[in-house]
Amino acid sequence: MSEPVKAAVFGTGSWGTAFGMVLADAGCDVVLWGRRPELAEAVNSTRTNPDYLPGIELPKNLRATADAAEAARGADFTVLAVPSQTLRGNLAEWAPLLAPGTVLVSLMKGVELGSAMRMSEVIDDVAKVGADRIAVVTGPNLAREIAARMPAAAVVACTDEGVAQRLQTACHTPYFRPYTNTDVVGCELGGAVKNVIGLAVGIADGMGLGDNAKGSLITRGLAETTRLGVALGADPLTFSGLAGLGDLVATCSSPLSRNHTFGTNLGKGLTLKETIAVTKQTAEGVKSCESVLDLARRHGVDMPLTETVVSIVHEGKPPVVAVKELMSRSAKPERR
Ligand SMILES: NC(=O)C1=CN([C@@H]2O[C@H](COP(=O)(O)OP(=O)(O)OC[C@H]3O[C@@H](n4cnc5c(N)ncnc54)[C@H](O)[C@@H]3O)[C@@H](O)[C@H]2O)C=CC1
Ligand SMILES: O=C(CO)COP(=O)(O)O
Repeated sequence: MSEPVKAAVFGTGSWGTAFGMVLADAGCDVVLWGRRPELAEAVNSTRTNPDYLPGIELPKNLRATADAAEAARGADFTVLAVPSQTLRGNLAEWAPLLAPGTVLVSLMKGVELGSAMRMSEVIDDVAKVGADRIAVVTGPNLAREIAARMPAAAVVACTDEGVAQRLQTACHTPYFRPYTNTDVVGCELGGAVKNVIGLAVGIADGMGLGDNAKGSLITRGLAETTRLGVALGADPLTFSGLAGLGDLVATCSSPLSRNHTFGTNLGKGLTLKETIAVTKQTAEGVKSCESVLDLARRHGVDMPLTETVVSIVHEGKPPVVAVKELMSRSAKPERR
């Protein structure tokens, strides 16, 4: 019998833990790395992650450690599940520990502030492993539902289709159905920008603007995501797939989405400070709305919804004013 595939997952938050479960259920030997030794110990002794996925029993072939070298040792796949804005610093520490030939897998949905780099670009910049050893997992994958083993499809993207297929096999379970894709740019942008649109829809929901507004925001959000993607060389069809429309629909309709919930609180009238205070986990869109807008401006792409989210979240524009301004923009044909 061949040895089980080994996976290290760096980040013991909601998605790192839930995706670790997927890998374990698919037959991999999984080690989760967490920065707090007491959480790693709790994972091992209680077989649960009490901080991020309380009440969910973890598979036996998954354990946790706070020792990064121990986690990285011998891993066929090194999965990264930390906040997008800390990845560069985290990976700089882990890069010397990586197992030779390991494939780096990004679970993150964000764009780096300052550099406007996608997560796979940051990974290559820091770890210098080349695009054929960097993969992305994305799609409509709310962690809590996956951890409850509720059915979902996903995309595993890598420029090297063979690597994407290996990862697909490593994470395919009866409840998690991954499709391969070689359009890494499109898949990553779909994931990062849907968080920004999720904020916009949350704001509209919090204001009680109704389902027509939601449908309009999702559709025009996807239009501006596609515009940005095409400018960056992505395949426009990727955005009608799981990484685009699929994730956008899940995020914009679910109370489990942190970005949607963050927006809802703002739309209900909480201040930014109050909203941050009640948000316990990573809502990537809050920071990435600025880096997505930066990226769009660098490429001369018009992203009015992203601009509006930035103006509400970071510039204190009242949502009612922002809605009025959006609705009074000059009339234009739909496909522009
Ligand atoms: N939760 C979800 O449903 C999904 C999340 N994602 C993406 O996965 C990424 C991670 O999100 P979650 O696991 O949900 O976030 P989370 O907030 O649940 O967990 C974040 C993890 O990163 C750790 N962390 C925070 N700051 C750190 C630092 N400075 N250095 C090292 N570790 C640090 C935390 O301790 C925690 O273990 C995000 O980019 C998110 O967009 C993608 C799909 C689904
Ligand atoms: O990416 C997600 C679902 O696919 C999770 O969304 P949130 O980060 O908004 O919770």
